[in-house]
Amino acid sequence: MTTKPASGADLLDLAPVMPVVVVDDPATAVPLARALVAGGLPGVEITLRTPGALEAIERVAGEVPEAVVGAGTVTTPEQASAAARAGASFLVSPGCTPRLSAAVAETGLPFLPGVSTVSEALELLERGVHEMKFFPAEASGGAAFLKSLASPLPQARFCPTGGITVDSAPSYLALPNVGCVGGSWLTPSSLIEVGDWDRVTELAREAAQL
Ligand SMILES: O=C(O)C(=O)C[C@H](O)[C@H](O)COP(=O)(O)O
Repeated sequence: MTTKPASGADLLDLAPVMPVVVVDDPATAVPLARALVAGGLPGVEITLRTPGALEAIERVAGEVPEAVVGAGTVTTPEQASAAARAGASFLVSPGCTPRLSAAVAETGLPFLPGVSTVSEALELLERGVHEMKFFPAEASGGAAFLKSLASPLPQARFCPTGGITVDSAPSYLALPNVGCVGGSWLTPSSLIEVGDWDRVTELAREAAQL
C-alpha cells in the first residue's frame, strides 16, 4: 500500500512523471494502473473526460492499493465532489476559479490547480498555494517560461503538463521549480485498446528513470 499524498508538495514529489490517462472502458483501468506501478510510477491521473472515468477511479482505488489514483480535468465543483466520492486521492484541474477552489477545499484532497500566466501563479501564492500545474505547458512557453519564473517566484513549484514527451521532459525536470511533469505519452490509446500492459510498464520504467 502506497502512502497517500497529503499535499500538493507530496504529489510533486511522488515520481518524476505523473501519467495522465483517458479511460474509455473502466475495466482497463485496473491492469493499466498495475502496469504503471510495475514500471515504478505509483501515480495515475484519470481524466474526467469520459463517461467511465469515475468508475475507473473507483476500481483503481479499490483494487490497486499500491497506486495513487487521482482525477484530472476537474473543471466543476460537482466533478470535484464526485471524484472524491469515487475514491480519488488527489484532484488536478487545467485551470482554477474561486468556485472550484472552494469545492475542492471541501473534499480535503490535495489539489494541483492549473495556471499559465504569472498573475495566475501570483494569485495562488497569495492564497498560500505553492504547488501548481503549468498547463498547457508546451503551448504556453514551455521550459523557458518556467525557468523565467524561478527567480521572481521562487516559492512556486510546478507540474508542467500538455504536449510533453519523453524527449522534452528532461528540460523541465532540470529546473529547480519543477517537481514532476505530467503526460499521456505512457498510455496511448493504441496500447490500451489492445491491452499491451507490458509496453506500458516499459514506458513507465523509462519515465521513472528521468
Ligand atoms: O485534462 C486535464 O486536466 C488537462 O489539463 C489536460 C491534460 O493534462 C493533458 O491533455 C495531458 O497532456 P498531453 O500529455 O499533451 O496529452
